[in-house]
Amino acid sequence: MTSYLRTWLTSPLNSAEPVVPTLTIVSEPPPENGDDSDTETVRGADDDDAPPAFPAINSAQRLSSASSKPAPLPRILNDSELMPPPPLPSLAARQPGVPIASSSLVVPSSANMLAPPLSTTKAPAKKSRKVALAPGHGPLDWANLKKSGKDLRGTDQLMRITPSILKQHNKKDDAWSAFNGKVYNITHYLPYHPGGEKELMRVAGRDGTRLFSLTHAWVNVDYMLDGCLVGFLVSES
Ligand code: HEM
Repeated sequence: MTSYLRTWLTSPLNSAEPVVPTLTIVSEPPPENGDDSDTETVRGADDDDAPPAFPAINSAQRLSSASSKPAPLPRILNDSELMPPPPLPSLAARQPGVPIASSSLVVPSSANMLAPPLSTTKAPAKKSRKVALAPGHGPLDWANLKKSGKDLRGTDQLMRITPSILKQHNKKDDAWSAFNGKVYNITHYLPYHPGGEKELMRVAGRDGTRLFSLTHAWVNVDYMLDGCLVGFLVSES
């Protein structure tokens, strides 16, 4: 329409003889099959605001719903067809104030109902048997002494040591002990032992493997006493 008016205004005929354009409103023909009835169309003056039919006229959805019958109502079952009720729980037979003999319901009389369940109570902490070490005898001091290069073995070479030889080294100033088949000179370690000198002296001159693992199997004796190794424990023969 705009281009038509522009052409008319600029045409040479315009100045000579005015031509009055005629505007014909052609109403749109109704849809043939109704297929596009849900699409937006420009309608004439007689158009109303009625929404398009949904489901669309002649649509498969409308046709199928028209042909199908309404769903049958559910049938009410008679007594013989019903599922039997569940058995009565034993609690239902309980009389107020009358104790039940059933063992499953017996609560131990000693149980304190306000106490936390046994599964959540902590095991009592074991009392530590560590001793107060003299100043300058902590674990770091022992590590420094090992690094210092000081002779902690007291022997020139590694030896084969029988139990009888081991037994001779049972003094505080000359203490050897065997752990896992290795014999260590524990003399210098005595004042550094967190469990105390007295405890450690229990294994002086003998095999201490069992006592050691009973007390602190997690302690790495090979690392702690690596500078004190004197030999290996062998049998007497
Ligand atoms: C020469 C080998 C041994 C080494 C290197 C050694 C080392 C240690 C270490 C590092 C601890 C501290 C553990 C911790 O902080 O949890 C400790 C504690 C202790 N050790 Fe030894 N130990 C030795 C041998 C023994 C032996 C043979 C006994 C027993 C006769 C013993 C008895 C104890 C005790 C009672 C404690 C205190 C445990 C506690 O915390 O209650 N140790 N020892």
